[in-house]
Amino acid sequence: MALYELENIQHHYKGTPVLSIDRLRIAENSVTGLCGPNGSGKTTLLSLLGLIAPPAAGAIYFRGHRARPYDGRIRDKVALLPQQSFLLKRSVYQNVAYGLRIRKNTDNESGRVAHALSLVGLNPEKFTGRPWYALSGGEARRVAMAARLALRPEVLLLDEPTTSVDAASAQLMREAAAEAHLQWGTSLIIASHDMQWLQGICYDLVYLFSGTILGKGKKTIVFGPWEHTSGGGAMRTLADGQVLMAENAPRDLTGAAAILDPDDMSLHASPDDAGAKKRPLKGRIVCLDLEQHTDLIRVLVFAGRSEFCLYLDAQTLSARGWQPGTELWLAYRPDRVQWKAHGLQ
Ligand SMILES: Nc1ncnc2c1ncn2[C@@H]1O[C@H](COP(=O)(O)OP(=O)(O)OP(=O)(O)O)[C@@H](O)[C@H]1O
Repeated sequence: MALYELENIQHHYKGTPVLSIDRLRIAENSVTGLCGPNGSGKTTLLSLLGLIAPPAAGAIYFRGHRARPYDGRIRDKVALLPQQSFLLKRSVYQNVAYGLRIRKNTDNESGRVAHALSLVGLNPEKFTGRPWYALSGGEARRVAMAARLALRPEVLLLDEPTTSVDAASAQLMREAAAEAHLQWGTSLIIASHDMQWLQGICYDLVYLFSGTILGKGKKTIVFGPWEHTSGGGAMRTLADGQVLMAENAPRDLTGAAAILDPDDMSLHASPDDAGAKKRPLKGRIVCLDLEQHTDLIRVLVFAGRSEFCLYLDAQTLSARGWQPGTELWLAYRPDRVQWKAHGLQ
């Protein structure tokens, strides 16, 4: 059974449409990333999933049951870390324990507060008595995270948890989220611009663009400007002058994006190895990451100063001797490119 199912969701602010989702399924015990540019609807979607706001239209199902806004039974299982860390004007201890008390979940309160603080790298002895005003921005963000972790929620919704904190705090936030998933099986839904993190930790990615879902899964999305070619295709001149070709282009290319599936791309030492159906782009490996839940290596390739993402197994990678910095050819299938027309606005 799905954790969440959304059907025909529409949402607007003061009459302006900001979200339109026909269907979205989020699996149980999974880690889902929400990505997309500023204003694409990530925070709005998280607030609907957290049952903090009702959608203007459509239905949200939580584990098969229609979820009503503010439903206490579901909200006890779900915790949302908003973009701003709103702390109570009290001590760190009071802040972290607050949610436990509201939920009348006070067994071993001090132990749970201390454990949650240590998960985000804050020494409980040093921090529990600190007042809210004696915290740096990064510490305040980690206290807000600890307050959610103390609840051991079944679902943790994180809105840009690593922005406006330094690199060390961001790493602690990432580790704490991973710990919650591994220790308690907490399902994570994370809105973030940190694509490297999302690509590494997420089982699934949802790409939002102007209020609509542009694609799902581990896709490479190429925004325009696209130009029509003869024969119904389109081309995109990349920053270094190389050209990306795509077939079956929509008639209106304004705001359109092309979506490339990792299965339709491959890497080669020579352009001649690409095969008849594929076109090659010259590129360079910029990053290799282990994808934790599949044991595959995510290969990030820069071609034409655009990012393309593929997956290889470790054996193939080491047999070819490819590593960050290796120059190679990325081959893609113009006939398999999917298109997404422009979003709501
Ligand atoms: N309270 C509000 N009143 C009016 N418009 C809003 C409100 N909150 C958000 N919006 C608008 O809704 C759209 C979606 O905003 P949202 O915050 O969900 O996007 P986002 O993808 O989370 O953006 P960011 O990456 O900048 O956090 C934007 O156009 C935004 O201006």
